[in-house]
Amino acid sequence: MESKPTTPADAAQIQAALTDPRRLAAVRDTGLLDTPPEEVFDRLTRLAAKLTGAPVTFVSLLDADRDFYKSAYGLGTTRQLSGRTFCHYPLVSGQALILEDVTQLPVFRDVPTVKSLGIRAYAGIPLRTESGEVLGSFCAVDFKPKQWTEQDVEIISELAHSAMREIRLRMALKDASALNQQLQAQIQKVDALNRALSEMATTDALTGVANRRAFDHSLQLELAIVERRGTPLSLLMLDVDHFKRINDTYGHEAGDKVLVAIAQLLGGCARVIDVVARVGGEEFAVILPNTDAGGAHEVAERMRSAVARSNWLGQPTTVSIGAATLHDKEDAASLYARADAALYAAKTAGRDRVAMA
Ligand SMILES: Nc1nc2c(ncn2[C@@H]2O[C@H](COP(=O)(O)OP(=O)(O)OP(=O)(O)O)[C@@H](O)[C@H]2O)c(=O)[nH]1
Repeated sequence: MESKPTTPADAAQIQAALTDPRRLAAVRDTGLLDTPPEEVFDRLTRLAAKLTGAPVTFVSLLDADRDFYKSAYGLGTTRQLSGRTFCHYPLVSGQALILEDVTQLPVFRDVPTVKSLGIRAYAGIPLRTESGEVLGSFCAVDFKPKQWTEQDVEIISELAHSAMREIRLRMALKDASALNQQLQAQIQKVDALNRALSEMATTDALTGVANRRAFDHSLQLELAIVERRGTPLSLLMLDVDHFKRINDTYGHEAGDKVLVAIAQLLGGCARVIDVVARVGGEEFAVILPNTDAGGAHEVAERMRSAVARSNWLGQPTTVSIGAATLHDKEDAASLYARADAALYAAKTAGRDRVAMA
């Protein structure tokens, strides 16, 4: 059988189709241009040759200025051709092109591969995407005239269909992996946002230590541990002395810097399991798990003297500290109130000192 296009495409039509940006994008999207031969395509061209008796069969992808052969059976090492080829005609018509003897047809006898490769018979089925773009064709050629049977054409069409299904599968996998990457990136962003949010919810923005909310939560947690294990627990309340004066003399910003420095100092004096929190404007609290009154006094004294030795403003800053150790069956509010009362006592006793509840 033979299909002779009544008016085969001219050079301008072919050039326009070859360089059509949507089509070219689809060809490049396959990810197959310039990739090495693969068995899955080679099996199809081998089968086409075997079943039709054609000595050469290939899967061509039409780039703007060359035909790239993803698979070529019987063509030696040729992987691409430039210049006019038979595959350009089904590209424009979108139809199968079946030629029994190209030398008998005026338009086709001038195609360069007639001379360069000696092609006499050609059967090409366009490889078309679902959206209608022709990527190339599945072809069989012979070096002598050949009467393609209906079955030959059916076989080539079926194999073209299989090649196209493989190409579609590749594109879907590529899309899926791109989507997956996007999804992973989004998940990472959401995770980072969540981490930032949870940090914001529990951290004091100025000093970076725990905020009031995190302090309350930690204190409840420590009380639950005490109840189970019977370990001691102490709490320090700490207030910067004459902080209003610091603000008034050096400015609010300098006051802020002092708060940050004190928070750092307290952190340096505490163990990893201790919780340093800013619970008010210039008020800090420190939860001391597994610490009795003696230990609490020792830590409080260490913190007090560390601050007193500081010289952030060209003069020492001091803090007053109240310490309370948990009584049997005592709740968080009571412990807090006793530590706060001790702090008040330290203030009234002259500041820069530790008072025990
Ligand atoms: N710079 C700064 N100042 C704050 C902040 N929060 C509260 N303050 C100030 O801290 C001061 C606390 O003053 P007071 O409660 O009168 O106590 P004080 O001056 O520290 O005196 P004593 O506690 O009695 O030693 C006020 O002037 C508040 O404006 C803050 O985040 N940054």
